[in-house]
Amino acid sequence: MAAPEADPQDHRFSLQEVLDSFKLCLSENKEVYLEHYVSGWRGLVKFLNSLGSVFGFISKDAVGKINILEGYLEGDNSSQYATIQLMVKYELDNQLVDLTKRGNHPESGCRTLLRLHRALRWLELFLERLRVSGQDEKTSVMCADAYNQSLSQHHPWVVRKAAGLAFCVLPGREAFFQVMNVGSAEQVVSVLGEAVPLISEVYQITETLYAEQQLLQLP
Ligand SMILES: CCCCCCCCCCCCC/C=C/[C@@H](O)[C@H](COP(=O)(O)O)NC(=O)CCCCCCCCCCCCCCC
Repeated sequence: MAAPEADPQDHRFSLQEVLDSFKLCLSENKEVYLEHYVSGWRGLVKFLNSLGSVFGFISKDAVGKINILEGYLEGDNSSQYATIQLMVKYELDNQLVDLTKRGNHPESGCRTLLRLHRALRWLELFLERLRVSGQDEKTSVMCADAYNQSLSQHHPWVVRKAAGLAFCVLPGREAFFQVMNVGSAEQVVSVLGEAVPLISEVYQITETLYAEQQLLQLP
């Protein structure tokens, strides 16, 4: 009997899949599971990849960071990386984080996650803008506005410039909604209505934890 063919949809982004990962992120006592956080990001990168090679430099950076965190999740101390809370405690207790300048631990879980965490704020702002947007609004403008209000302040000029150029070639709102792969525009808006508060909660919990531990400026 012939082997069943691989489902071509497997490689397609689905906003629902990302939503499911972020749903699984929070434990009962509001700890953030690293495994699901990372798989949420993997899903988002799929989306980015489906937009074309112009976004390759962004995708490459995100994948590099995802791989670092996955390395910890699969490494010898994986139980210390089950949640972001455990990771922060473990790395700080064992002096595994460069706190003021880059040194022996340039790829600590804490600094790596901080980069994705800052990008999550961009995502929250962008998805909310998309959710309330009208038919004729430009994704490039929504994306740039969200970026300028958040992530851009952590980037040097050259990265801001490259990001700005990439935003210009984003597909229009309708095509963008189609790539999200959840159905009609109404369905997209409804899934976004569920996704944004979840992403926002995960962001806030991480932000509070990092602020308490004074980790928000890790080099
Ligand atoms: C849909 C359009 C996607 C636009 C993405 C907007 C974010 C723009 C980020 C530009 C980052 C450029 C690459 C370089 C970054 C690094 O310099 C910088 C600092 O790292 P370092 O301290 O190790 O040096 N890295 C970062 O800030 C991390 C950036 C991670 C960006 C991940 C973006 C994933 C986007 C996923 C899009 C999903 C859209 C969802 C719609 C349903």
